[in-house]
Amino acid sequence: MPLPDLDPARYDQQLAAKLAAFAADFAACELPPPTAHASQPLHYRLRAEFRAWHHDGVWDYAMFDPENPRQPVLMRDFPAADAAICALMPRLRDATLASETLQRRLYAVEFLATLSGDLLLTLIYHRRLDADWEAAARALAGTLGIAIIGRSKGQKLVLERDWVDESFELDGRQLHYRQYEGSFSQPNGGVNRQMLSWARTQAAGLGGDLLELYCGNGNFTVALAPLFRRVLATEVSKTSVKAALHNLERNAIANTAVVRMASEELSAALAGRESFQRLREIDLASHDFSTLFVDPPRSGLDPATLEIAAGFANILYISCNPQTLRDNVAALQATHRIAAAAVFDQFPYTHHLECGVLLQRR
Ligand SMILES: C[S@@+](CC[C@H](N)C(=O)[O-])C[C@H]1O[C@@H](n2cnc3c(N)ncnc32)[C@H](O)[C@@H]1O
Repeated sequence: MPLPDLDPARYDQQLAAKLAAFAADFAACELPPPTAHASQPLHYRLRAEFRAWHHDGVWDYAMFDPENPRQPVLMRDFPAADAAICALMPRLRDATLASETLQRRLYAVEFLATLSGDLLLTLIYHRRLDADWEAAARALAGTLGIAIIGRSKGQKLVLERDWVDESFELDGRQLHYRQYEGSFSQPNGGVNRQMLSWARTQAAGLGGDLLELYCGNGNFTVALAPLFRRVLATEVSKTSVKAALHNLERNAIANTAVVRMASEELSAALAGRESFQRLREIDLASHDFSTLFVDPPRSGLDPATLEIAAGFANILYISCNPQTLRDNVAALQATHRIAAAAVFDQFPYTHHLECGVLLQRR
């Protein structure tokens, strides 16, 4: 992703341009007017990753522009990041510069924050981490009041925990999510809340049973489950499944099962082409799946998943890639029309756009 050229004065203009491009992309798809969901113009990213660029006896935070990947862009702050990350950046730099142990061969720094104020720092090194490093890092964690993980090749030292806890209000409920370091979580917390709320509005009144693919840590599952009789959610990443199971319990969701499966596998099981041990406790035939919720990676839906999607009355589709969304919508055009659409500005000042559609059987 290109480095964002942050300029709050042109925030509205860049969003309007993306909306226009989105409408043009979907011109052939009978698109209802999309609702637009803006980001905060600054401090919108809950995740930030930097290279530690060593020069002249110090190091600075660095990023690389894909168009000029050999040239580090050095920065002392990064106003796209959550305010707590911005406040921590100089304190962390000063503290590591004051400690030879913490500074030596530091390669990269990753921050993971939450809207509710939790913060996790991962320090990545090009050297083996020893007892001296651990002692220095523990002291640093105490001084900064945050959780720290140390990584180097084949090594992961978790000083206290490798997760953050998120919590926010949504439509009158307080939702709680554990997010693990290294696994997917939505980067723009404010926009994520808007996506959850939009998805709930679309799903209200659909009833029946929900099948969710690509459920990640249960971000949408927890928000949507109370609107359905039963939910089956699947996800391929082991850590995300662990997080999803924790999050269902934490939010007292009792009508949902999570199974670790690739979407291709679940599609084969639903089509009756294959059976899987991992589904042994799920009676697929007893479900009345009328709604499919998908939030796939950039590549969109694979052919097997598209095939089973055609059999659902409602398909609620969140996408981080309008091009693959458009291709998938075109493939479903004979059976489904777009009943609602939305764009979510997860990635301000870049050409990336998150979007959502509700497809309903014609
Ligand atoms: C865009 S993320 C969405 C996660 C979740 N819905 C959220 O809001 O946080 C896509 C998720 O799909 C998972 N994934 C990628 N390929 C998959 C596949 N073939 N089958 C199932 N899940 C997959 C990833 O591990 C990731 O958690």
